[in-house]
Amino acid sequence: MSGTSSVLNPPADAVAPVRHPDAPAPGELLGTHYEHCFGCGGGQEHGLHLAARAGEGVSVTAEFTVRAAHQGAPGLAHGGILATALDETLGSLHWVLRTIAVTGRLETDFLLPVPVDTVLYLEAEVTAVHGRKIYCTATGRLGGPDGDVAVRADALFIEVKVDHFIDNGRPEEIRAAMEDPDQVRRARAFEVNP
Ligand SMILES: CCCCCCCC/C=C\CCCCCCCC(=O)SCCNC(=O)CCNC(=O)[C@H](O)C(C)(C)COP(=O)(O)OP(=O)(O)OC[C@H]1O[C@@H](n2cnc3c(N)ncnc32)[C@H](O)[C@@H]1OP(=O)(O)O
Repeated sequence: MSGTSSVLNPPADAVAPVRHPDAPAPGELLGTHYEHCFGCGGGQEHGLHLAARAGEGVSVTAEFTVRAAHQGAPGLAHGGILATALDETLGSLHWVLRTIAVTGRLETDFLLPVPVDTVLYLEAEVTAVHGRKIYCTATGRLGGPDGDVAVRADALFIEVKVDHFIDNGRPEEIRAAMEDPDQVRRARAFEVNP
């Protein structure tokens, strides 16, 4: 079964996404946006440890190895974990747009079971932008970047400012993040968008 809800179709006056001039070069490893992120941080023992790279245009690629801690059924990845891998890959697009955005809607198709120890080859791209709304799509493939599609998603991300996190995050983590000059510099850099 497939098909997306109408809110994920860009309106007629949406524009094509623009790769930011300071975006990392295609192939460059993007690193984590936050050490304790479940998707990409090194500080989460059972996290996905997803490693994303800038792609051509407004796209990224990523790899995620399914581990025993990520099971739903015996020996198989949990669907929510696979949705998280797609969400994280889509979230990494902000490095190429140089815009901070959060997931508003994420619609996922699960097409093939994904066993433990599998490497999921992910790719995401922005398809259109309309004001603060960023329309994007992602796939996760088995066996290699050109392998069979196991999971796919269409999503709508919404642009936010750093204050979104400062105003809503638990104070102790926000305090710690604000005491880390690298974290503050990295987050603020994305707010300046020529
Ligand atoms: C020093 C401090 C350091 C901080 C460091 C931070 C660094 C961070 C860097 C990078 C972070 C990247 C993280 C990636 C992680 C992976 C991605 C995730 O999992 S993100 C988490 C899950 N998502 C949420 O938690 C969103 C929760 N939702 C909200 O907060 C709000 O609903 C929000 C911001 C999404 C929208 O709220 P509004 O009040 O700002 O704006 P409104 O007016 O409601 O929406 C704007 C437009 O978007 C549409 N819209 C919004 N939500 C929609 C939805 N669910 N479906 C369809 N349309 C939606 C609306 O209809 C509106 O459209 P029209 O402009 O009128 O055409």
